[in-house]
Amino acid sequence: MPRRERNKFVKRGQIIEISIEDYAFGGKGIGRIRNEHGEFVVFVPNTLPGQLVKAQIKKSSKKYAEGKLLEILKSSEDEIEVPYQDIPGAPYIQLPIEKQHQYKKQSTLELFKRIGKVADIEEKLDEFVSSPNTFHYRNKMEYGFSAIGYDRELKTDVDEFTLGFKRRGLWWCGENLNKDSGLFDKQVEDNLKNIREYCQKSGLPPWHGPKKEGFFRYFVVRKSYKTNRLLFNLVTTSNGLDQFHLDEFAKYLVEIFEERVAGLFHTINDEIGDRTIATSGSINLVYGDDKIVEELLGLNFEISMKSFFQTNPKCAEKLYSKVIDYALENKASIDNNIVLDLFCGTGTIGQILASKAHNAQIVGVDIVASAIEDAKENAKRNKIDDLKFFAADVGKFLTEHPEYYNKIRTIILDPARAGIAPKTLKKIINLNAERLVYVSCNPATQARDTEQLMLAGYKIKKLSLVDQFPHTAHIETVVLFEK
Ligand SMILES: C[S@@+](CC[C@H](N)C(=O)[O-])C[C@H]1O[C@@H](n2cnc3c(N)ncnc32)[C@H](O)[C@@H]1O
Repeated sequence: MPRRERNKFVKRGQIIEISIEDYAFGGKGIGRIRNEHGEFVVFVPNTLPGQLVKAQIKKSSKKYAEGKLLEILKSSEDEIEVPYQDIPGAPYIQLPIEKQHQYKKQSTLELFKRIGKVADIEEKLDEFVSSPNTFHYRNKMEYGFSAIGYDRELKTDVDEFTLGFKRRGLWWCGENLNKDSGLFDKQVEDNLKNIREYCQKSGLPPWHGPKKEGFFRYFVVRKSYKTNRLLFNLVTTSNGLDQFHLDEFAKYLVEIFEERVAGLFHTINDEIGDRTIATSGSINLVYGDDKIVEELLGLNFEISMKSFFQTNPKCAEKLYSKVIDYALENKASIDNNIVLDLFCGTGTIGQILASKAHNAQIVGVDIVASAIEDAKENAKRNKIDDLKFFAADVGKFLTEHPEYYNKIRTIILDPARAGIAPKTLKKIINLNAERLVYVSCNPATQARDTEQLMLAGYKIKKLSLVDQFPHTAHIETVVLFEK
């Protein structure tokens, strides 16, 4: 066997200090090691150009290495102070939003050039859409309880009752959220420490990650921007439940949030996996209503604790408007035609499109049966007919419905982060539609699918980037492909 050449720059496990010089797609900072052997690239996720960081090498190849961020030793000159508690979910909150946009735009277009092989992608850019709310834009948060905390000064884990988020890179450590993180609801987050103290006083233990035992596990909150109401879910194990008074806890929430409390659920999760929902557990309504209502572009959507809904609803309106604009740009291909809404989730896009194009017939397909149930209910409530929904895998659905081949002019695609499976993409290509409106929450997989679509004769007519998640590395894209 040939011996692997020794890396002349870094070793796996090595801790290095490195200056970040550039920004790559997905929030990876690029640092460079220069020595007598030449220059070597190290990617460090969640870092920024201008920072000096301490990182531990996790992977290394001949061409580059990837390190895990351990500590920011020096901030970038671009960073500013913000009045929020820093959390792992908002690594770029100290970077002015315009600068965040610049990095996201450059790195996403670069991806289409490199992976999608679209050399003239800059010329296709229609719009970079900003989020209407830069701060406090999320409608859902999941806070975790932990029996192990982290002391930032001593830089070590400590026994502590915590409620907040995991310490970055330390799965067994929680960190208290003591005030507003700037992402979700200020009143909820400013009161999280009171909720933690209430739970701690019960004497019941929080979840201990390594031992996989404890009582309190998660506290989940959903918010409606239309009504400003809150839906809560307390997730615990059953071990000690007879000593905790859920009704009293509901009263305590009403004391704090008054009429904003829509309802409280209680979930029992005795499974050891790190999830809020248990496959074999139960979820019961303890107080109030089991749903909140959200409005998007004039339509109402009921949101239950389990259903998927866009996390930044105000920006989702902008995203969906873009999708509808692209779909309606050639109205002749919609009118009196069937439009496929593939990976439709709760059918939001299809319903909005149907409300604007009355003589189109929309067919939505999603693999999650409960999302399809919600889609049907929402369509009924919004009095939108001419919609059909199927709970199925898109690939299987297309095999079982040959009647759609050569009959569809417009397809809307909004797959999950993994993109479209190659076999399913082939079936979609075989439908022979004139136009595809492809929405993606992961442009890396969309750029990969772009190459296949271009080989099949599609061209990018235009694309927009939508900043659905300020202060993170995420970006959504809407691409209009035409044959
Ligand atoms: C980004 S979400 C779509 C959201 C939807 N357009 C909306 O706005 O509500 C992606 C969806 O793809 C669905 N999905 C993932 N794999 C699938 C498959 N193989 N077949 C059908 N649907 C799938 C997921 O259940 C999820 O609802």
